[in-house]
Amino acid sequence: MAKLVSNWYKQAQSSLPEKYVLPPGRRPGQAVVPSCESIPLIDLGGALASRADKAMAIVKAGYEFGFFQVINHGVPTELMDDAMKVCSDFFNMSVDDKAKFYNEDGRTSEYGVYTSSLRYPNEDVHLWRDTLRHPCHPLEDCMQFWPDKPQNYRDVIGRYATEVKKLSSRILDLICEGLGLDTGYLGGALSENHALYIHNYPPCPDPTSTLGLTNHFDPTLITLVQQGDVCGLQVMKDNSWLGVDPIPSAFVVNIGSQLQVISNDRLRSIEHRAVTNSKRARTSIVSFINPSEESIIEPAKVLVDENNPPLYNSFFFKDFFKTYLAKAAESQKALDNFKLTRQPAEYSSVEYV
Ligand SMILES: O=C(O)CCC(=O)C(=O)O
Ligand SMILES: [Fe+2]
Repeated sequence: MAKLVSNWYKQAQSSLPEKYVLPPGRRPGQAVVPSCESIPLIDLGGALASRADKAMAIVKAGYEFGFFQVINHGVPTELMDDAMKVCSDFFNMSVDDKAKFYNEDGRTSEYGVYTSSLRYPNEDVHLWRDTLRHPCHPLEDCMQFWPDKPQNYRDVIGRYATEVKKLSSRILDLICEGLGLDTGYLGGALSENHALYIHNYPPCPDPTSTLGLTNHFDPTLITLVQQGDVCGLQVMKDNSWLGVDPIPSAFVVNIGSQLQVISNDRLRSIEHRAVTNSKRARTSIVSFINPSEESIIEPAKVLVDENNPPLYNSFFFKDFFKTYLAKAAESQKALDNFKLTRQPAEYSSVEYV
């Protein structure tokens, strides 16, 4: 029986089931936090700014924040709306339709819908969300394993994945320019893989006692999030959680840990989480752009010199990912394992989506 929250939440509207109540130290408390006014908003289309200005703005945002939003990015608004609709429709389908795609242990396949987190069967406490995930690369090979319901899912999401991948390449090219890396340095195998994680956070009876997604750093090269028009995404800034107010036609872009390493900390990944709300279901469409498994991740040589010694060892991306999954429940940042000088863990928890 598929244990998806979207299947049964309507029967639990008076109180949060005990299995979803986080221990006091991990509860979000107030679910509504101040908005983060300072998240950079970068206009990729504007003719007003030169290409070099856009590149500098992205690199500055990546350094100071690790998060920014892009508008006029070239992905048609209509396609974004269609993608949001088909993804919400997926979670509104009947229990039987979703069951065909259900994966109780999300780690057993890269395709499928799971609930809470990839570690559901081993969790003490569950999270208030369902996630549909699948690879998008190579598109022609993997599309046949995507959901065939809603009927237009493959068509819409196929076009969406193509456009988002194009946008990610554009942003990565601008990052190369801003950092002084050769054009294409972040292309090819370093950004070859693309996976979609489509999260659904149903209305929740007590958003103060549970989370949709625990605090984490993205293990990716770069992540692009379409967060629709419902609040829920929060970032940790100066020791406080701040809300990332949705701009429905924008993409939120986060620097992932791999880009932090390649840039030798000139770009940083930032801790973030998703809270629930009591009124509206929230769906977010998250594109993880990742290196191929065999890619070697290391600080780019041109960013390293006497004054800027390398901060990380070289490693295979697949080894980072293994560590990331293994460390999921521990209070340590996976990246610390690859640092040349071990530093005390700066952050309280890391958990995989
Ligand atoms: O749902 C969201 O807005 C956040 C998703 C996220 O951080 C992730 O999938 O890594
Ligand atoms: Fe994330």
